[in-house]
Parts: sequence; structure tokens; C-alpha cells
Amino acid sequence: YFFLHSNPPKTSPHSLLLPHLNGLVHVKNPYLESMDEDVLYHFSLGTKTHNLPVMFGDIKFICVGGSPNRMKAFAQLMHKELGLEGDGKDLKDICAGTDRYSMYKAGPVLSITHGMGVPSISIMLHELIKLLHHAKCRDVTIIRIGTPGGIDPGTVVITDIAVDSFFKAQFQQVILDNIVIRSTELDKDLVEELLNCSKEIHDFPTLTGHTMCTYDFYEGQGRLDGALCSFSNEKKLEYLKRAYDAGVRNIEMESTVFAAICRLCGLKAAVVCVALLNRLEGDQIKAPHEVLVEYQRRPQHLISIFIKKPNQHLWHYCSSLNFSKHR
Ligand SMILES: O=P(O)(O)O[C@H]1O[C@H](CO)[C@@H](O)[C@H]1O
Ligand SMILES: O=c1cc[nH]c(=O)[nH]1
Repeated sequence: YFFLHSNPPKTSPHSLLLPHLNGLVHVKNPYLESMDEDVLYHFSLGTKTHNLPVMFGDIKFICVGGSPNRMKAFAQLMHKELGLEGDGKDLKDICAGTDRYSMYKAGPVLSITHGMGVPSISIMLHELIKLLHHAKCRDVTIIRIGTPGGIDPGTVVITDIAVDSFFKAQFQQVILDNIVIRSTELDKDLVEELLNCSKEIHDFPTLTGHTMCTYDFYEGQGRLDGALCSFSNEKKLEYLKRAYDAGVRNIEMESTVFAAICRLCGLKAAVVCVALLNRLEGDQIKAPHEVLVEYQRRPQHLISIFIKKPNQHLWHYCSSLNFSKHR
């Protein structure tokens, strides 16, 4: 089924190592192939209106994050770091036809926003994975770069396990009126590779830990400053300390569904986030704007080191475009 609609398999050291179908993403929907057109509505892209293999066929790395400015800045950083031609400042939003998501491309790197929360990132991932399928992309690594609440502001956490509000490594997907439990296991080798890259950075600490994903910023994360609050400060702290004891080092709103969907579709995935505040000390994000901007560059810096590592899939790209002279 998958091979009928794809290019002849290529062999590379990576595709031998990965448990993927020769590096292709898995779309697990038998209806897709019978559709004569697939409109990726929230991207304002489609299989009849756009030549997706030409536009996206060379993608090897995808970074996703909540906000348009962050994801544009990351694409510009990669444009510069990869020595691509032209001024990265004028990178165009590929999804300009919609204001749901923004998408920027810098060579083999795609940078996309996902908005806030599980439903928003889930819609984005469905359309992104179909896009990768239609574009016949291979050996793609996807990384969420986020800005959650944590313990030590400015510390970068590479997620080893994404857990739900009950500290379980699972995501509950409601399908029709059934609840399906999906694993949120992430790629352990990728965690190690990223941790190794972090050793080259001496300006800020990086560690591994569990990331807790909630359905809400306020009550779901034990905040006392929402419009509704029905628990005491003691209860909040008791919950956050239990989370800490269970291994949780940061709290955000997308990691479990991100891990679950990427895993099911054969994408090598990681979550790398910088903590904006210490949740044991407060709820409001009060750090000055410049500090927050500098913090959110930290995961980007780490990921740029990772992408530029000579053993990354980039060598495919470099050799096909004779691009290695830029590195
Ligand atoms: O980590 P980023 O993408 O900034 O997103 C985090 O910030 C938002 C809440 O402010 C949530 O979406 C949470 O996951
Ligand atoms: O505390 C925080 C900060 C950012 N994003 C979250 O989801 N939680």
C-alpha cells in the first residue's frame, strides 16, 4: 500500500537504522489514496493547487512551536547557519493564505507554528504529516521547541517522557465516542543526541526530564491567578511537588499528543523547551520581554547545533545540491 505510491526505496545508513518504511511517514488512513484531491485547509495548501513534492520534497527537519515570531526567527537562524543564499530576513510565510498557522522554509528545515494546546497542534500535525506523505519526504526528524513553566527559569529541558496530568506516559484520544489510549514514548536516541549537542553550549544548563502536558494553562496547571480557582495554595504546591517527585521538570500543553501522533506516523520526534518561570514560586510570567526573547532562543541554538552535525540527514541534502561548501 505505501510502496505503491512512493518512489523506489533508497538506502542510506539512517533508513537502515530507523524503524520506518524506508524513512517515509506512515499515514494510516485507507481513505486518503482514493481522494482525487487533498485540501490541507489550515495550511492553505493542497495537492491540486500546489506541487508539494517540489515545494517540500527536500525537508529533513521540522521544528514546531506555539508562536509565529519564534518560528520565523528559527527559520531565519537556520537560513544563516546553513549559509543559504540571500537575506533570510525576507523569508515568506508559506501559509500566508490563512492566519491559522505560519510556515517558513530554510533549505531542508521547515519551521511551523502550532498555536496553543492539544486540539490546535493536533490539527496542524494531521495536515503536516499528510503534507510530508504527499511530498514523499523521507527520514524526517521533528522537534517541538517550547517555552513552558518549569523549575529553573532559563534551563532547557529535553523531554525524555511526555506525561499527562496524572503523570502517565499516555495520551487519551477521543475517537467518535471512544477513548483510545496512545503511547507518548519519544525517541531515546534522539534525546541522547540532543543532550550530547547541549554539551557544546556553556551559556545555559540543559537537562532531561519528564514534560507534563495539560489541557489548560490555569486550573489544569494549578494556577491561582485564573478567572476560576477552586483549590488552595497548599493543594497547588502539593500537586506540583508530586509532579516533581514523579520526574516532571516542565509543564506545557502539547507534548503528549505531539509524541503520540509522531510515534504512530513513524516520525522521529523530540521536545526541547526552555522554562520561563519557576512554578513552585509563582504563576505569572513577569520576566522582562528581552529576557523572555533570549530564553526562547536557547532551544533554537541547541537545535541548530544538532541540525548542523555532520552525521545528520543533511548530508543527503548537501550532496544532492552540492551545498556542502556552505558548511
Ligand atoms: O511552548 P510554547 O509553544 O510556547 O507553548 C506553551 O505556551 C502556551 C501557553 O502560554 C501553551 O501552548 C504552552 O504549551
Ligand atoms: O507555565 C507555563 C508557561 C508557559 N506555558 C505553559 O503552558 N505553562
